[in-house]
Amino acid sequence: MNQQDYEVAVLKMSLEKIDRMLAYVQNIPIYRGDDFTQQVLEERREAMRQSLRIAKQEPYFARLDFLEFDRDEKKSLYIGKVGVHDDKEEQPLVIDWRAPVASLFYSFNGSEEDVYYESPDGIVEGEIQLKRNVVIRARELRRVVDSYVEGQESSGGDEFLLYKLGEQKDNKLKDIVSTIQAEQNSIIRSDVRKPLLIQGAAGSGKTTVALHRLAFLLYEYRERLKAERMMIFAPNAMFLDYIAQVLPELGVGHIQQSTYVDWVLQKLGEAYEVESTEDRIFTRFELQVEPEYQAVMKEKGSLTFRNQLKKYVEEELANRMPVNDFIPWAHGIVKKETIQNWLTQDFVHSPPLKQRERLQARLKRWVEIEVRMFEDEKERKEYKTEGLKAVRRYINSWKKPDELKLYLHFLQQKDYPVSPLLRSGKLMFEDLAPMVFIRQQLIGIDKEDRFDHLVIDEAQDLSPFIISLLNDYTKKGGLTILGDLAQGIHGEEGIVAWDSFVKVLDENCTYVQMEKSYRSTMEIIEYSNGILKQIKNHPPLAKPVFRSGEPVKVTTYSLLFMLQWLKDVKAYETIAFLTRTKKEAEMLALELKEAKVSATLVRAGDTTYQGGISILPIYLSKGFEFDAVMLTNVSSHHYPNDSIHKKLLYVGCTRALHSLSLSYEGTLSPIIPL
Ligand SMILES: Nc1ncnc2c1ncn2[C@@H]1O[C@H](COP(=O)(O)OP(=O)(O)OP(=O)(O)O)[C@@H](O)[C@H]1O
Repeated sequence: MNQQDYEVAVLKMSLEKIDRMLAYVQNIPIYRGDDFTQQVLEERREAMRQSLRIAKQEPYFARLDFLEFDRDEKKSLYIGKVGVHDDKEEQPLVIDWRAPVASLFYSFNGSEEDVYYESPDGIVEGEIQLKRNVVIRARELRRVVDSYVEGQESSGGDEFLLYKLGEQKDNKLKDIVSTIQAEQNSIIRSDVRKPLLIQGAAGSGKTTVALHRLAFLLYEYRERLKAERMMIFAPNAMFLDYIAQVLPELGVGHIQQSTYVDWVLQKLGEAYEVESTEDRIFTRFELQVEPEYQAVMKEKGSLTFRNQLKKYVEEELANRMPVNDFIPWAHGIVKKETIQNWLTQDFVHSPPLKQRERLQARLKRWVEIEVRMFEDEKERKEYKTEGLKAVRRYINSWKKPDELKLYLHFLQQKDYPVSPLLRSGKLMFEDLAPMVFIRQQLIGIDKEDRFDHLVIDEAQDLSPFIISLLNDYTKKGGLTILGDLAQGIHGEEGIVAWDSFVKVLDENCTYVQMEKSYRSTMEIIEYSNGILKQIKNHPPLAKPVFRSGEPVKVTTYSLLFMLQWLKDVKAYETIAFLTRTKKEAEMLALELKEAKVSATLVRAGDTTYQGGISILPIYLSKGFEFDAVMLTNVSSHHYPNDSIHKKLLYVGCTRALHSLSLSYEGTLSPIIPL
């Protein structure tokens, strides 16, 4: 029997078993009662139903033949998105890709003679005899690709990866379980106790790897980590929509996905308004922020600003503490020294607003005990009423701090500009971290408010202050931070080097660089590197995998030419025109509409990404990818010779998977490589 026929037979048998198991669990009536043991069993059955439904379509994607030395026994292990275990058999039918043994599939490159993996029972040593990718679609075997067969010349393992990378993309990011690369595998599985900081070239798989890491952590540490307490922060709602499918595809649900701004708003409550994403983006990329205010924004994001604010709030709160004796009636007294003792010793671990509540409760209790000395009931009651009034007066003399007032006062003291909008509670992006920080100083952080694990994507656009704030809201070590300094287009708020984040996290954080880029063809990556090289102290250049495509084209602009280009790339699923400004995007959308081309104009603040033909300003394209990209109007007027425009162009060029063209009117920008 040849290998293809053999795998068809294995698939048939596996599907029969999976169908049988699914039919069995589906036939058990769902338990809705309140018996705890039954509820736990029902939860397990539901998880099994969900896994089997995933497995029923594409049970596995890989086979690994492993000879375990101690047992001298060869096993053919089939690896899938979810594990399937038939209780009647000793060996799992399908091994979950996150299981320790599956790690061998990703890390083995064909050159090691002996390999090992860490099982819960210790190190297991052995040798790999076969590493095979198996493509199954809708229960049918489509392809078998061997990347290693013992005794045969190694193919290098790239054939299957290249086949996957050559595919077209629709409007959603996909999982990569069948082709995770060794460097990505070690990031996904890296130590859960240490924060992880990733500098990754454009298209290196940062976002994808971070999502796979979450799925891995939930599998490996299911006793410790809860999906509901894990969070992904991405820059905007449309990007969240774009990545939303990956975790469900991996069989993982309930992980929260949000933007940093929405999280802040939820923390601060409805009293505040935040500048809209549209306004913020428009001001930054089209109106240009005044250099003096850019400096203010940068300072507001610094750790120095955070430390000054901390000191200020602590001093303010200390100044507001009550300094008088508590005297509810003649000869009834709690001395100020006693109150100070309570505050500085008994309540020392409570945040100020809690201290205030605790002091109020303790004084009330004191009154209730003291009035027992009055034997006459009427008199007792009267003293009690008087005493409680006095408690209220005393506590009210300790002015309840208001976070906005504190912030405004601090800014004034330090000579920072304070706009009328800010006075009225409308916050700019750079004011969000300080406001949540003050709130945190006042009320502390509840246990339930802390994330078990937090992924922060596009972190190069966030400030050290924001990272330190988010670190406070995450359990120790639970941060995965990823970004690319080459794509740091929010210069006024973001960072130019990762050291400030390392300082926040802890010297022990794991820092990794991902240089290999998987998204684009060699031609596109080399072209984009030509732009990146022009930036002083640029981060490492992206290294392409060996996937060749068409050359990058630079031509003069005309509508006719655009329409011809659309015809040339019409076989692709996702096509994008990236303009420099919003206005140009709007005009092009009109022109294409008149030419009867159906395209979507993408705006800041959109919540879904449609795919097909999109028109959007270049600064909104970050994080996305398209089969074919046309950068319009790359003239010297739009892209002058400075670092922010080089970064914008770099972002734009690296969005293309297979085809990249640039067009211009007038004089070509000097930063465009020819
Ligand atoms: N191991 C892999 N196998 C197949 N495809 C991969 C692999 N790694 C990454 N990719 C693909 O490369 C593309 C880029 O991935 P992703 O968007 O996660 O990269 P990124 O580093 O976040 O990119 P950017 O910073 O440029 O937005 C995606 O299409 C992803 O599916």
